[in-house]
Amino acid sequence: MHSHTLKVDSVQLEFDDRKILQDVFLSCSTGEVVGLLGRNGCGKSSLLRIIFGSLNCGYKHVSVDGQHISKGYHKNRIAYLPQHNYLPSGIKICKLAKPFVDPLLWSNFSDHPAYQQHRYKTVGELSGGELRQLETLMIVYSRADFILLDEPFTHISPVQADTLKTLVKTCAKTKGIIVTDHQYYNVLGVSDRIILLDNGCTRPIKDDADLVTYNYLNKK
Ligand SMILES: Nc1ncnc2c1ncn2[C@@H]1O[C@H](COP(=O)(O)OP(=O)(O)OP(=O)(O)O)[C@@H](O)[C@H]1O
Repeated sequence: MHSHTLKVDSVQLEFDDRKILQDVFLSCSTGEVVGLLGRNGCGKSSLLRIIFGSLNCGYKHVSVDGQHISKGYHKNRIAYLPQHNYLPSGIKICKLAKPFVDPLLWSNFSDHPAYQQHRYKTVGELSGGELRQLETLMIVYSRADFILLDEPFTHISPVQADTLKTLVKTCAKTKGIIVTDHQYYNVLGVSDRIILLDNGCTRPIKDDADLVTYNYLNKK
């Protein structure tokens, strides 16, 4: 197995002269799950989209193994689960899954109960949680070396969230994963390291007390 390191720094993002991201340093290596937390509107989705390459910004430096990359999605280096549903309606799940899933991981993916149960349905025939679960599975089992997950736990029940955490941990043996979600306990439960996005800056977090200091959690 090859080990890789993704590094992101010097990100400058403004919307309408409002600075959103300005002092970002984020890294993720194969074998690691990095949790990204932050209050509503702090720029988490924007940062993931910048890393993936689907959002342009004033400046960014994104590299894999020291080599600058401008579009993370090129050559399947990075896969991204967007915050909102991305699969087109009207096409059966079994048809949609093929181009996403790494052929080497197909048997793991296709054995998953969610795929077994829903493969002959279209997006419109699935509940919000069933769709979210399948969308997440397709990204996690993709060819990419790095996986960015934007709110994978939203809409899914606690038991299925636990199953997803186990899957993410297993997948992180061969990939690097960055995950963000407002279900912060699930992010804490699956991550090896936590980074908080606060006022456009990334801050490494050691424990819950840090999350209180930066006003992400209320003091108990
Ligand atoms: N296209 C846009 N034009 C103007 N402002 C935008 C645009 N996209 C995002 N923003 C603003 O940028 C900020 C960061 O948005 P982003 O979606 O990255 O936040 P977030 O941390 O993911 O939020 P949430 O946790 O609520 O999903 C927000 O204040 C948002 O209003």
